[in-house]
Amino acid sequence: MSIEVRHLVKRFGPLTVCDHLNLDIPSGELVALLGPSGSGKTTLLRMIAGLEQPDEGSVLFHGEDATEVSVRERNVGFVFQHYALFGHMTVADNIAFGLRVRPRASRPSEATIREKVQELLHLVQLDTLAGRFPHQISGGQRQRVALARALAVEPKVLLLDEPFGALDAKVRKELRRWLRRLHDEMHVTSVFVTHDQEEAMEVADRIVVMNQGRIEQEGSPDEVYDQPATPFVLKFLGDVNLFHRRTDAGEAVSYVRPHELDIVAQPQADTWSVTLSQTLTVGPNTRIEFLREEDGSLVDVELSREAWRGLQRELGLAPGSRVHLQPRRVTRFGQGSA
Ligand SMILES: Nc1ncnc2c1ncn2[C@@H]1O[C@H](COP(=O)(O)OP(=O)(O)OP(=O)(O)O)[C@@H](O)[C@H]1O
Repeated sequence: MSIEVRHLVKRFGPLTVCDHLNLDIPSGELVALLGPSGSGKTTLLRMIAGLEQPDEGSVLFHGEDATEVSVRERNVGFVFQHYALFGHMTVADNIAFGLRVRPRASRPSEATIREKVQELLHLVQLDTLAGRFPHQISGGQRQRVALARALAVEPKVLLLDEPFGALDAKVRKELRRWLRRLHDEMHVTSVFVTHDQEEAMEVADRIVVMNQGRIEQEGSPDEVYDQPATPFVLKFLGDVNLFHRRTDAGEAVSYVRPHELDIVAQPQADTWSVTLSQTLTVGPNTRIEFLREEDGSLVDVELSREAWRGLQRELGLAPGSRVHLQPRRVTRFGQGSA
């Protein structure tokens, strides 16, 4: 089921939360809405779901206007960050819920429901926990149950709002890989909201970067990372150093990511002279902070821990050492954009 968003506007009082949004989501894709808090991601998701009415514009499902169609009839599945399971029901009963509450005419037989629940339990790898109650399983397992419950009614569209937001980093990582695999098996058109760029890059086929109610850019993870359309996208998708330069036309800004700078001993035409200030090693990477001689600004360089140790020995580097930085890639935008 493809989704099209056309000129969608939503205002809350004086605040325009979604500002003429246009978006095409092809059938079977997994799309991430990525942006900072308050950028309008959840509101857009809720309008796709039918939980919120737009002030202007429309949402089309498979080419048909669904703007006036009720939530129930849109046939969407939801998983939210704190989408509480029914505490008094077992895992299996939670998953079966959506099927059991169907009107008699469209309700499958109890045997079919049980079979379907078994299949879903298997799919989310919780076969052995069918009889447990929500308080007897972990947070990550609960989110998998929530997903199985959403999938039970065979939704045409799956909407996920920060589904792993409340979980710790390790479980989050496991679950996002698992969601990607699940999507590859099911191919349900899915839209998920996240403010975590790593999560979006790892899971999604396509990323929609939102800022202040507008879409800044959409594209594959590689496209938005390698060819950011705006300074906002560049900055939101990872750390970046800014270099300000005065030109005849005003101020020009260049952007270089910390891992795209080489530390060299000899100055060259395109290098900057710097003084080593301090280093910080976290896990496999070392972040080295330099002061630029030209204007005293800070420049971060990131290397693997091994590469840094090697270089440190080779060049005899310590705080106060003078070296030169050579960018492998510099990004510039039009005048005045920062
Ligand atoms: N029902 C509402 N009434 C008034 N303002 C609202 C309502 N819902 C959302 N907003 C405002 O709209 C803006 C966008 O909110 P939204 O939840 O869509 O952003 P978001 O990008 O999903 O952010 P977060 O990641 O923090 O959830 C925020 O400024 C929020 O305060």
